[in-house]
Amino acid sequence: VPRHRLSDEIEKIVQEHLKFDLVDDFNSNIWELLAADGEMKVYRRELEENGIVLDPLKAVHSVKGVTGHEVCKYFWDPAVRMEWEGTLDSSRMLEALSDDTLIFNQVHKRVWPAAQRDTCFWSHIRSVSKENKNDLDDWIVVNYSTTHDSAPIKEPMIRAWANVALICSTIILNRDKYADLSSVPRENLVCKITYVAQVNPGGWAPANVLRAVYKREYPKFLKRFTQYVMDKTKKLPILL
Ligand SMILES: CCCCCc1ccc(-c2ccc(S(=O)(=O)CCO)cc2)cc1/C=C\c1ccccn1
Repeated sequence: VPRHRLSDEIEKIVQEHLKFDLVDDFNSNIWELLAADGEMKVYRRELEENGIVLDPLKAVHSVKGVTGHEVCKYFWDPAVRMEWEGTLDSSRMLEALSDDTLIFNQVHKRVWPAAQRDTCFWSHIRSVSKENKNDLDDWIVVNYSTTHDSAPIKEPMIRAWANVALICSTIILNRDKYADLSSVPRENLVCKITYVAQVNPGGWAPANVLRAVYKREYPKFLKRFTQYVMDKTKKLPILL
């Protein structure tokens, strides 16, 4: 795997996500259910630092008819970002550090009365093999804020910081019916999605405004993005 200036940081952050995100800590009462819609459940923890809302967010979802590779690929692919993202004014891919690591600069739609935010983050995609060799690999995308010469912080824009992971497992129903996995019909696929996001809005924003944005936008984003992947893949051969 080609190494680059961010390889060490990426390895550290990705391993942290793989170690902590899939722990089923929902029965402890640290998570508060923010929204539920069918298989999708969105939780938050209330966390503030110097009066700034940092509420960690964790969501789980189960989507029929797609693979984890497909979900992660569409989440990572710069070419389709504006097709499913509804909260951005713009998204620019600044640099490709390798074939699995890109750097983005994104401008978020302004949320009155807060100042407009932008983000600059590396986005890394990889497969993670499972203990049971019969299982399909998991797939993960991590979006983690970084700096870049082509994304200077320019007032009045405020730089927000994000640490986000999308982790997907693929389950094949009636697995023993198929010798060749690429012939599995889509109705026998279930993708288990875990999405975690920790955002620092980067400067003061009214706590009630931020919490209202989180409550409204995260469930909408997860519903819209997963529907987008189902629509894009329904007529395509499955990507394992
Ligand atoms: C006052 C409003 C400040 C906005 C703060 C904010 C900044 C960034 C981000 C954010 C959201 C999703 C990602 S991602 O999943 O990696 C996809 C990348 O295209 C990265 C960052 C969120 C939010 C705040 C809320 C919010 C929640 C879901 C959608 C939009 N805004």
